[in-house]
Amino acid sequence: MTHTTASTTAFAPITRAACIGGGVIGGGWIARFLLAGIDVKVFDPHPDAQRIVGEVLANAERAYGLLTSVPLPPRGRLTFCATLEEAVRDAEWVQESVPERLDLKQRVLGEIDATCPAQALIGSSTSGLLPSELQTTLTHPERLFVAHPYNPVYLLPLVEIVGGRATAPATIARAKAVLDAIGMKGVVIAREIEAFVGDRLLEALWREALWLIKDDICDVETLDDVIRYSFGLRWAQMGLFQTYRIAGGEAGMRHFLAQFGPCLQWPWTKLTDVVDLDDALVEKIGAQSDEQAAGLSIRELERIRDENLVGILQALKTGHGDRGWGAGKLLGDFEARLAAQVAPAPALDITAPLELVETRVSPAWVDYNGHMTEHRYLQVFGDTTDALLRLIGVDIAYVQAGHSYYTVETHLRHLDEGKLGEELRSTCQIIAVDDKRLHVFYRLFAGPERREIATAEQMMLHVDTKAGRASPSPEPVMARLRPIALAHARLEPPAGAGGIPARRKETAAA
Ligand SMILES: NC(=O)C1=CN([C@@H]2O[C@H](COP(=O)(O)OP(=O)(O)OC[C@H]3O[C@@H](n4cnc5c(N)ncnc54)[C@H](O)[C@@H]3O)[C@@H](O)[C@H]2O)C=CC1
Ligand SMILES: C[N+](C)(C)CC(=O)CC(=O)[O-]
Repeated sequence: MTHTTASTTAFAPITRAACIGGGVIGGGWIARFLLAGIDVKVFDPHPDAQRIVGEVLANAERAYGLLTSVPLPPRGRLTFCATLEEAVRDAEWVQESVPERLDLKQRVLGEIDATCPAQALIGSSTSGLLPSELQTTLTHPERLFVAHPYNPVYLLPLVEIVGGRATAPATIARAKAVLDAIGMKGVVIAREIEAFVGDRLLEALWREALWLIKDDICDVETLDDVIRYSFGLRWAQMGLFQTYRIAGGEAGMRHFLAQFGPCLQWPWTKLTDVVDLDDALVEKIGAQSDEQAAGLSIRELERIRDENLVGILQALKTGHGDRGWGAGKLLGDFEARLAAQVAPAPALDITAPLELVETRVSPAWVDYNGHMTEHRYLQVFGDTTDALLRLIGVDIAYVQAGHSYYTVETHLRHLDEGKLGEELRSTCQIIAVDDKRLHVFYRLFAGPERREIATAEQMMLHVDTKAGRASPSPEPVMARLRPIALAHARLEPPAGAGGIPARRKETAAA
């Protein structure tokens, strides 16, 4: 999560949400909305509700800090309310996340419907109750729908949108638009059915898993290993059908169905037999699960889960030749929209080294030594180069037109460690420039105390990319570079520079 000198403008089609219930899922929704810049009012009678929501929010902020360096909109305002009515009074979206009991949800949804604005959308987080049954206590059932998220709501983008008999099509369309705008993937389920799509799949797997434990085929850790070392990895990026298409070999899905279709008739599954969750089985699973957790608290496990999810999302963002894939493409598209909403940064102070990049040490950047691994330093300096080039007009259009700068030499010094999650800032001082060469000195600072952790001195050449050789920079680029180079010529030469000796006389401003 980056807060640069630039500021963002509001981008979500709503600005006010209410969350009724602030437990595991309500807390996740609260974080998702707040971090998208939406004000949230919360009603939850639990005496510890504020603490619990605060802890979920802290985890969410930490995760976003690792997830993206694109500036987020200013965080929404969080208000805890003493009554449901107070929370929903001016909401544009009310999200109900109270415990999974039909009578309770019907009562709470009836109260929401009676007190929220006429235009407000009402989403229920239910994992499996039919929206038509949730609508029975509402005067305006047309604005109620199921918005079934996945835990943690602030990182996993999917929301199953399910309408009931009385839900208006416009409600579904508005709900989807709001979710899309806040970086979530609203998937509309064509017809209501108990447990929708995701939980029908999960329940089938869960049912088999419980049998396998009860029958002592394996313990909970073995079962989890079977998932996370195999198809769990596949599912995150291709789901079920596309994965099996590949498993059918060159003949694809039809061959897969011919080969493995019949095994559904074999004793490969318990089908719909439901295991009796008696005390003995509950205790057996509970004890194995305690052992598996090896003393890690739920919050610690949440943080480990979040870091892993961030890593997966980031990997998927660079998938398919950097075009992004699945949930990673969704993240990339969301970041692009956020970046486009960033108000222009105030004019840069060119009398000092340019402040060009703000980011954080992501989990994927940390190596076996527990700190930022060496090539990630160069990555940040590479991003600094990109920022400098954009500043002088060498942007994508410029590159597509056949010219660019290529780095021909780098002298990198690692001075200190970058720790997981630490904020990083890089600066750029132009040492010299002529019509073909750009000689720069970058410094990388970590943490609020701005510890200098690395420097990089680089020589870049302006090139004609089609001809594949150095070529003079055109005047518009030089016109942007010259004033910066002149201003920087008045600065002290950076300590640590000189790793790249000038091969011929460079001028501060050609
Ligand atoms: N936990 C999960 O993995 C998922 C849960 N869901 C759904 O989300 C809903 C909530 O589940 P969790 O967050 O897991 O439960 P939870 O037990 O963690 O939280 C429920 C919260 O509702 C509050 N609450 C109870 N009565 C209330 C009332 N009358 N008004 C306002 N707040 C009230 C409780 O104090 C509690 O904080 C359920 O419908 C569940 O099926 C959906 C997706 C995943
Ligand atoms: C266990 N559960 C049915 C509440 C799970 C869900 O509804 C979705 C999820 O996050 O797995």
